[in-house]
Amino acid sequence: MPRVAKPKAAAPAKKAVPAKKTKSKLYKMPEKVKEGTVFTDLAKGQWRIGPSIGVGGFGEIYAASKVGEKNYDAVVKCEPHGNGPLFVEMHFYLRNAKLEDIKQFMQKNGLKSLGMPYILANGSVEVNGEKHRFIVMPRYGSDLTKFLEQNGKRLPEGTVYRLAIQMLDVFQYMHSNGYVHADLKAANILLGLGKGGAAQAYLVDFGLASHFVTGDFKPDPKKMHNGTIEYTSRDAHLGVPTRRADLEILGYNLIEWLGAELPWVTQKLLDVPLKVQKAKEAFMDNIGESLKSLFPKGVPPPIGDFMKYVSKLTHKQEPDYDKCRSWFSSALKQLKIPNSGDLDFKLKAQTSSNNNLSPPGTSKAATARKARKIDSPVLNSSLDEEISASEEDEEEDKSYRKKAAKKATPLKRNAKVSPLKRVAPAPAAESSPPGRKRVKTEPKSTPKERATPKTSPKPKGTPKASPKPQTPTAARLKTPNAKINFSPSISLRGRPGGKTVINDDLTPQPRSKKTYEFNFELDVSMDANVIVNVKRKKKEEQAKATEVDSRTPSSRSALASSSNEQGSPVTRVNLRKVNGHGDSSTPGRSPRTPAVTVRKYQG
Ligand SMILES: Nc1ncnc2c1ncn2[C@@H]1O[C@H](COP(=O)(O)OP(=O)(O)OP(=O)(O)O)[C@@H](O)[C@H]1O
Repeated sequence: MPRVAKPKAAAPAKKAVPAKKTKSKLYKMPEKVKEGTVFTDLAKGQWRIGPSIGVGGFGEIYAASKVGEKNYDAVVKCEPHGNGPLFVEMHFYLRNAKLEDIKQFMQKNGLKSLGMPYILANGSVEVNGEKHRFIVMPRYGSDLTKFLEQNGKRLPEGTVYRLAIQMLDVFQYMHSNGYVHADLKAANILLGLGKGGAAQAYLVDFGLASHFVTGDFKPDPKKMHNGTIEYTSRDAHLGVPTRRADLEILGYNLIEWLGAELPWVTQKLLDVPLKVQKAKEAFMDNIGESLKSLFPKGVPPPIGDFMKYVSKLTHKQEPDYDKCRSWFSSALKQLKIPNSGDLDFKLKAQTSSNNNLSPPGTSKAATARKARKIDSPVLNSSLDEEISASEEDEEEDKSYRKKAAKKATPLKRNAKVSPLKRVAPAPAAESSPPGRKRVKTEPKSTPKERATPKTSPKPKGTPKASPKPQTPTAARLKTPNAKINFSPSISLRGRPGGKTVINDDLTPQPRSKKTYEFNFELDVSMDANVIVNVKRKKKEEQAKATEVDSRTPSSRSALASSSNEQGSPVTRVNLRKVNGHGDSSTPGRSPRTPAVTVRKYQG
């Protein structure tokens, strides 16, 4: 899973991954820094670069020591200057993670330790003629993926609960500073080093940290699906950073660490963010039943309590961290596991019947049972079925839409045409082996691939979704009437593979030679090449733009040209009818709606 490379010294090593192999096509990977190189930070401190100990999706991490000192007890994270994530991370650290602040928080909350890293230094440096940004932070040990791999993808129950408490502490710290992390996962949790270090886990990688929303819930297409697809929260699927989202992400991880497989992993949906999003909506809408399916021998009580609590939080609500921690600490007491000392990663005879030795869902029968139980009507009702965009299809969909409206995403509820619904499963989804699948965010290669989805199986024995309109889901649905939403498959910062996906505007580098596909419907039959203004809209403009789809073609083109007058860049877009059974010659009837795939080529 992680692109982690091997440390030679203290931290248990994994084999160094050559930077090129994990190279994001959208971010520049850093130049290799030679061992022994000295970086000078902004405060004129000097840092000697040691061996590479990790390659992230965006940068490389080196062991480092202060010049004059022997031990490599720091790390330097280095990325090309133009990359966004390290910029974000650095600013997060500088504003919110000073050692003094962390100490103060610990004191105030009676904590002996806190898994919040801090920044030692930062600066810029030229490597092979290319400007890089770097930060220096304390060095930690192994990340949790190592233990998950050793243990057949699970961790001891008590350790899971201790980790939950520790990560809630970190969230409380971040949230108290106005930020959310948004990308908790095993690869981003490192054990401390040195004596007693293994008692504390540290949450790293603040490349997705952002202010949480305190106002209305407004989906942001530019940020949709950011995170690591397996664990991305429902709010993050909509591009809205919230505190409850951090807790939800933690919950999905806890479930996995206890040996259960998340339904969207079992169902191999990871290539299609919208399907994952819908599966999560269905899962959380009826969390009690969903968890029972994952833990057939009994839902671990703190997981049940925690997930139910998360499912009820509103988007602005401050989580009750004490309450959450108390569920996990009570469970520890019941298991007679002290919440102190080194975290134990040896899987022993199970202490609870909930944590079966054979993880639920790994046997074929269990997998089949789970698939039957968890398949959700929303999920299966289905993206695929809605790919066809004829008027008949829309009629047929009406009854489904009515049923699904209460649980549908804003995209579904409010969008007259939601291209997200038309994302076809990538072919790889069918052929991938069971188990963890990597997210694939590159644009699909051809419109054809996208237009030939497979129909999902019909739902059976699905847990019913809660119809309560005031659930967090419903709150999530109160969104502006976006009429055009770009497909998640065009995630601009996509990196394949259980990895963080960032879809932002931070990186100024040109995205040349990329092909983006936008799927949407036009309400006339057309088969011409046209000029379309494609512009990332600022808030007000975006609202205007969302109306475009419901307008007549002439008003749309008028709007397009007016926005051109405002200086929007003109981009040539190729329109290709892919489902053009529209017949404009039929008398007395307006032409059927053809489905059109737009491929935007950037030179
Ligand atoms: N302070 C640290 N001490 C030791 N190892 C570290 C430290 N920070 C990061 N690492 C190692 O490097 C790996 C990548 O780090 P990090 O996640 O910060 O990079 P990234 O480029 O942001 O990756 P991602 O693709 O997850 O966004 C981690 O999984 C971890 O193994």
